Amino acid sequence: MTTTTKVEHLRNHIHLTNCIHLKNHMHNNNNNSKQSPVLTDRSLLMRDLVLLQRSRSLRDPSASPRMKEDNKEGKRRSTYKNVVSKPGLRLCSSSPIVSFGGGGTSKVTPSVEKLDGLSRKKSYRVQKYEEEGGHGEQNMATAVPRHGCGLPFNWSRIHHRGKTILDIAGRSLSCGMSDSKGRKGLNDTPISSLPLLVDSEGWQHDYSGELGIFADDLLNNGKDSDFSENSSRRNARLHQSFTQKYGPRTFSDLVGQSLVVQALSNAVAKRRVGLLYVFHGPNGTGKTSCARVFARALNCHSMEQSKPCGVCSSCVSYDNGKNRNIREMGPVKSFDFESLFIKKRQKHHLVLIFDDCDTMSTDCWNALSKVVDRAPRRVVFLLVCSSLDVLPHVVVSRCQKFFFPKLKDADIVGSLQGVALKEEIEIEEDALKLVALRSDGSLRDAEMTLEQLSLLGTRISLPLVQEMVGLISDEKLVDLLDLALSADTVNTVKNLRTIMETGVEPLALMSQLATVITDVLAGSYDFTKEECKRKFFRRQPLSKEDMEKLRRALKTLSELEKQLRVSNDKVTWLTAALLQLAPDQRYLVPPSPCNNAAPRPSVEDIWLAVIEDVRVNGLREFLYREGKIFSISIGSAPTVELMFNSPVTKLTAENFRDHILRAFEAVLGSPVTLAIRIESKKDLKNVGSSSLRSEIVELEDETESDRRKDLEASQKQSIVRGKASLGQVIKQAEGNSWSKRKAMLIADKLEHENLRLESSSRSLICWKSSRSVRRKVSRLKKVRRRRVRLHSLLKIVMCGKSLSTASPSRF
Ligand SMILES: Nc1ncnc2c1ncn2[C@@H]1O[C@H](COP(=O)(O)OP(=O)(O)OP(=O)(O)O)[C@@H](O)[C@H]1O
Ligand SMILES: [Zn+2]
Repeated sequence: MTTTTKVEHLRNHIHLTNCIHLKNHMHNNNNNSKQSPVLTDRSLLMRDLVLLQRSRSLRDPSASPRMKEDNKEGKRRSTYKNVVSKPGLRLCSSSPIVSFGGGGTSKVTPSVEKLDGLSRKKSYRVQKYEEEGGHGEQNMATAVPRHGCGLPFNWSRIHHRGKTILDIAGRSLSCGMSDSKGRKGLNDTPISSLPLLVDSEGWQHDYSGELGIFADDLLNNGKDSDFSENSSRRNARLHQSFTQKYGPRTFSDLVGQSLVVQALSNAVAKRRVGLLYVFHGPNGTGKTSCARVFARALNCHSMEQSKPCGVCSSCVSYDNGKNRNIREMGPVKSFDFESLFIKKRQKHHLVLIFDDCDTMSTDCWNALSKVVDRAPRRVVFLLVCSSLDVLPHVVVSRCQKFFFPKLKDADIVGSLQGVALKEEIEIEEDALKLVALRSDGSLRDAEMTLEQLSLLGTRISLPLVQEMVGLISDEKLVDLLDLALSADTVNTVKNLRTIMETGVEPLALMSQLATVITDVLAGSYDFTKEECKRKFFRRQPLSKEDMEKLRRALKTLSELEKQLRVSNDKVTWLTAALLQLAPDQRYLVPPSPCNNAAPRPSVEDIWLAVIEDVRVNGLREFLYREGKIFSISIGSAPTVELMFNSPVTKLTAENFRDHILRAFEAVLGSPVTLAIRIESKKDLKNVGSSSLRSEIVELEDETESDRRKDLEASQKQSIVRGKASLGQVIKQAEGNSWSKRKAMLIADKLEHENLRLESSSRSLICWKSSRSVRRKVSRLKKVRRRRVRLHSLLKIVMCGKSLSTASPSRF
């Protein structure tokens, strides 16, 4: 949809909702007189102004007021600042309300403001739900609704706290008159000025409500307005949203609230009617609808049919908006409860429905609590709210409390199927399930989504719904997975980027990917419908290895989830995780020189290379003559011990430490820790011959070594002092294919000779220890002798093999 068409669409929509309101307004305002042309012009002008504002907000959603973070139902408070110039006039009731989010942010309601003199000025106000005590009224210049109709221009891309617009839209996507909350935004009017039991003609005709009844009634009159001139407008006004059309009219229409229905219909049938009822629970679960049905049932005259019958004079008058015994109020600031006592003898029940009663003022609650004990017999208060927590205990404790739980998905799907059938919408069951799932137990939300979808055509598929609610279609998900699992790095990244550009949340995408993998693993994913352009998923059924890969992919994604939740750079994490699902051979790093498979230079080679690398001529010679490597550990942080035979030579070496260090680092290719020491007599004694003096100890990488540091460090330090030709022993073992017994004997011998493979290490450490060290070792070994023996042998043989082939000259 282009911006222009969107605006056009919007124009029509706003127009019709405003018409309803204006119509109501005029009706109310017009008990005695016809609408003045001035007012009409003004209203048209105002409508255009609103249109302008809204179209601006369409172009720039950021122009909208910030959405309120706290969406908790129980905390919802509102301040309604509609000014009504005349008692009995509640013009805002059928307002074209546009709110965003369940917590409500802004509402646009036309109101009538009292101006100096006789003239009235119609203005549109944005009412903002705010925390208690706050006055959320803004004018249009600062607060613009996000969308004036069911379809925001970028509806598939708007997200709020991880939810798509549809998650939070629900009733807010209603087109003004369909929104039950609309009528709730107007009752700031001090109702005390409204004589309740006095015959006030227009008082109850002022809202359309979810059922749209009063609006319709007014439209049917069609006498009083220049709006009726335009037939297309009138038709548009006659439009009813799904929630209006299919809102429950009888108890049996109420979905998924069987306990409540049973209790209330029994109360009616047995005439055991209480004074105070409170209906509480999440939004869109039928509380207000149920209150209306109950109210109608209480006054229904039918003797044969179940109540409410819908045909008796009371039911009909209610449907026409003329039943004065049922009154519905939004959040009121004050209420003249005393007026209830004017007429003490009532033939019928006077039912007062206080919708959103959790937003009623303290004064109002005080007044109510004063009258509850002495209210006339046939007065019934129906309080409707989301949460009981915020209601005064003194009142709540006197109420019959009915909880309306979230509706089950199956109930929602069933209900939507009925609506789709009546509306001749062809919609896939999976699509309905998704709508239900996304509605979070609110049938209103679900109906609104369905209505929105119906605007896109009469055939609705799952991908369409997925796109609309800001999810990625399964096909696209499988394509992405296919690329990732077939190690196509470039296309995985490209594809992911394209998906992210549609505004999808990385977390949502990740959980969708996980769901698809689970479906595939469970065999419930249907590949038959899709094209066979894939690599990984081409072969069906998948092989065991492929299933294993998928299992690993699921694990990787589930591990990623924690990271995604806390990270600011979610897209990068998601990309990284996808690329981990299968390594791309093109980007695999060749094995490092420290790898066991690669031949390792001897200590002498390293020392010669270092000397070669030294840039100072004299130093080169000095090192060659005086110095030697005592030990080198090669790992992620190599350490070199250089040994000199006198304090003077040691001091000279110290003076050139930087040069030597740089040479080592150049040769070993990493930062080196260099120790320079003097050769002690002990060293000379421990070392058998000068050619066997030095050795290389290959250390584990840092993380492993950290873990075992405490256990092994002391051993390594004390044990590694010389070297023995393990390679030779191994070679021999390999050459003569020993029996198991012989192998055991040799293992024993190896141990005896202190030739040993450290089983817990990747490295091969050979040593010839001093007597004291040997004693320490044998004490250690006592503990684990039997285990070590066999293990050592096997390791030695294994390692010996690799040694003998890879680098026989290493030791
Ligand atoms: N249990 C239900 N059975 C049938 N329709 C329902 C039910 N719940 C919601 N709906 C649909 O949603 C519309 C709005 O429901 P209603 O206003 O009664 O909900 P609510 O619980 O009062 O919500 P809120 O607390 O937001 O006012 C109804 O007109 C109807 O179309
Ligand atoms: Zn009836």
